[in-house]
Amino acid sequence: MAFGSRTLWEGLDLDINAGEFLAVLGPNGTGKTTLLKVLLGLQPLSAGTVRINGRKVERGSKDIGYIPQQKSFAAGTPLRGRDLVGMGVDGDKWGVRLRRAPVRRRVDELLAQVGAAGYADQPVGMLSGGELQRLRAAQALATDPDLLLCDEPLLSLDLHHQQAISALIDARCHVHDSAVVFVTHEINPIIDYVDRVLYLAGGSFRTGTPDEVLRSDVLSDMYGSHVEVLRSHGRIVVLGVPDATTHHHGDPEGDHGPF
Ligand SMILES: Nc1ncnc2c1ncn2[C@@H]1O[C@H](COP(=O)(O)OP(=O)(O)OP(=O)(O)O)[C@@H](O)[C@H]1O
Repeated sequence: MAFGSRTLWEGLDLDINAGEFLAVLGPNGTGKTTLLKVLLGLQPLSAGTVRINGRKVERGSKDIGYIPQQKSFAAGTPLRGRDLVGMGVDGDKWGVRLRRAPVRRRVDELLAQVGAAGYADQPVGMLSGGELQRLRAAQALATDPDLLLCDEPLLSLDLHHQQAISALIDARCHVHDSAVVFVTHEINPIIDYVDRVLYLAGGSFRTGTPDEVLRSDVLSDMYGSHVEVLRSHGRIVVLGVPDATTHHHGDPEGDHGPF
């Protein structure tokens, strides 16, 4: 994948299986969101092919659920929280069919799962970033997708809701057999769920289990300078990532690792 003379990645040959949870890590600007856009059919590859369920990717596929990077709605948007989730259950026919009992039940179930029942009737333009994010997760899960794409879905969620949404995504993957591609700067909240990591940095990439990729020698090799990966109480902290001015600097006691 390249934009002009800038190559984001090259020679990436990746099969993602049903029931597999892939975390995509790497510093800003390395192509994580671009990879999701490729899978969504929004960004053509500069070379190579991508297939989902053996078919060419197409925009708006019902096979794919998508939790986008956080976006807000204008204050006057005439949409309630439950309408947003209803769109996931019933596509774009929400205005008419949300009145049907089975759809309403499914929407209520999803709203309860993400802890959004209490604000589901408020206009979306009035909700906080975290409240909206939980509705977006419910909307994406509503479609029972074969492939669930998540672009930093835990951003601006408090710890309790991070755990709740991560567990729902894990269940979608490991109970309902969806493939999950989860872009994040923070692997710790999902470390127990991740089967494989794709780490993009410095124009190259590595794939493997978290233990295979998140190692001092592997990351030092990718960044071309010494990087230290520490494990503390089941958490992973990466220290010494170069040019990490836009990332959290590692603190073994803290919540963040500069991925
Ligand atoms: N349509 C485009 N045309 C040209 N350059 C683009 C285009 N889309 C993305 N880029 C560039 O490609 C690079 C990768 O962008 P992308 O959004 O995929 O990064 P990312 O890894 O998701 O970063 P972040 O962690 O900051 O979200 C960036 O430098 C971006 O400016």
